[in-house]
Amino acid sequence: MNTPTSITIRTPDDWHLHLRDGEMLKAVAGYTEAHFARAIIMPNLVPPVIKTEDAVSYRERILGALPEGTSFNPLMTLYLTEQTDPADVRQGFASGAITAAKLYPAGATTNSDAGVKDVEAIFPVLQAMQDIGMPLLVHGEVVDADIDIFDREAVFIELILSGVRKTFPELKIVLEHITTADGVAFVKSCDSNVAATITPHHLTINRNAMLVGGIQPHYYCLPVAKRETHRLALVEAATSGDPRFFLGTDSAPHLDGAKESACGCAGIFNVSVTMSVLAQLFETEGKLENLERFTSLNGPAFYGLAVNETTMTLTKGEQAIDISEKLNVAGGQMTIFDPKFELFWTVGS
Ligand SMILES: NC(=O)N[C@@H](CC(=O)O)C(=O)O
Ligand SMILES: [Zn+2]
Ligand SMILES: [Zn+2]
Repeated sequence: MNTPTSITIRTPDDWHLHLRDGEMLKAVAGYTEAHFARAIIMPNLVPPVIKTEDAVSYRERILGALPEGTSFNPLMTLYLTEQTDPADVRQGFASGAITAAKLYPAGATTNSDAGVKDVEAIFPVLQAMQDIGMPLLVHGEVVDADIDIFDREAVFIELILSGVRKTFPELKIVLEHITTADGVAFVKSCDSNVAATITPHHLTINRNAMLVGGIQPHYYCLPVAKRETHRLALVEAATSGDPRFFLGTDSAPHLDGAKESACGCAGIFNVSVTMSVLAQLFETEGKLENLERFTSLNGPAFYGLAVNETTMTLTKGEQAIDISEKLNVAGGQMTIFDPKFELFWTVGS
């Protein structure tokens, strides 16, 4: 069977995105708006987006960074702390200002110091979220110094997430940016209310990309990429059409100077190439027919939102596209994710 040279899908959404603030926000927001109708906006600013009022003003800054009259819809999240007030969460969700709340275990990732040390401390908030049907988004890694970094996701599922799930079986949970076969298996073991986002980078690279031939800081993100068997489990989940798996780019911009450092930041900027990377991957897997489920249908279904009415056409060209160019942003340069295979698909007809 010949592969088509163009496909049209409903416009995608990004269910996990870092837009930052200030100059960086102004530099990157347009790349998301160009390809995605909506995005779940991560709250790990400095200081974090803790209250509904913080999210409301952050949303205004996001829209202010885009052309007037943009149809892009930023879906806002709250950063949970042990002091989060369940009443504010209820009110923010009821008013439509907030779509979900994010659990960062303290110290697990970029700007997570104000996160949660003891998950039981947020049980009153989780109870409120379960009552109102508000999704809990989870950075699923333990931070104990004696747990190997490659095991942090699997141990989190076993020690923390399974307990949360048992205590709050009706709570909607998204295990964000899964990186392991254990993450896939956990989601599949839950017959309702649990889903996962998967990033384009965890679908296309394994830990060798980060560590072979010299240390490669542009492939460093959290959770770190794992061995190839885990990547293959993610590819199977993402391309299968299973409604519990959908796209979250986790595009996380940092200037090259902050990544190419003795203590480099975690995070990969990928949003401008995400759709090309995914179309290429799904084609290689013989699963192009499931691309729309992963990027545009499964996410809204889980969140209980309508699918987008607009469409996106992706076209396969004869020549590989050049993605080597760096972006000049916010007083520095930024490297775009390179999946290490040629990309022939582009957005547009
Ligand atoms: N993914 C990352 O490596 N970094 C993210 C934080 C996160 O999503 O954990 C960031 O904000 O830079
Ligand atoms: Zn995270
Ligand atoms: Zn993230």
